[in-house]
Amino acid sequence: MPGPFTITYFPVRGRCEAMRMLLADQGQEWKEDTVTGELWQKGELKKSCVFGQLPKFQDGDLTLYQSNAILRHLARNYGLYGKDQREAALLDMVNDGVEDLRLKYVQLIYQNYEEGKAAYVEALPGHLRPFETLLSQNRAGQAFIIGDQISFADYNLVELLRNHLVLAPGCLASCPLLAAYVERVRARPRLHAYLESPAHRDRPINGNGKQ
Ligand SMILES: N[C@@H](CCC(=O)N[C@@H](CS)C(=O)NCC(=O)O)C(=O)O
Repeated sequence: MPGPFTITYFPVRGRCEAMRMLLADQGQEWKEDTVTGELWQKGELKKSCVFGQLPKFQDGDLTLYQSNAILRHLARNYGLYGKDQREAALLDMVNDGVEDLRLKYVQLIYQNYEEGKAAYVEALPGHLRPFETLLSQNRAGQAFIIGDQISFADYNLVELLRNHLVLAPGCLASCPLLAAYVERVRARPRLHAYLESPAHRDRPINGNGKQ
């Protein structure tokens, strides 16, 4: 029996929103331990973190760092890692692709927003195309990114796509399968309830007010 779960993180969606979406959709509860900038600046918590960064995730007496490791841990616990080794390998590939795009997004948001946004949005269809292609190769785009059941990579991908829809509302115009997929996943009852809740809506996407 996993849990109880605690997410220790800054007061943003950031690198924790995909795991929150996963937990909410799987009907799990978790506690938030919100870290203010002031507390972080004191340095003690940072020193205690394995890589000097958040998020920190507690599952009972297991403490984890690294957001993708946390997603994978939850995936193994809740059967969200594909139906076999082949699907698991493909899900790892997709999730690494999501991470590559997230790093580009984070760099834009925190380092180059004003100067870089136009070029980023222009290049975006090229970065989204691989996901549209992958989706088209699985049940003609009518299911999940890989296989017949939702996976950790779906939560991660949908979360990042939703952020991009805030950044550039038209960004999925040339990716109709991805656009429908985001809506389909978002409409799952427990996930929808979470995404409509103040816990999600009132939490900013990023820590610097840019989105
Ligand atoms: N690879 C790590 C990256 C973690 C990371 O970049 N954490 C940032 C917040 S999203 C952080 O702790 N920044 C404060 C610092 O580095 O002092 C993960 O996926 O968890």
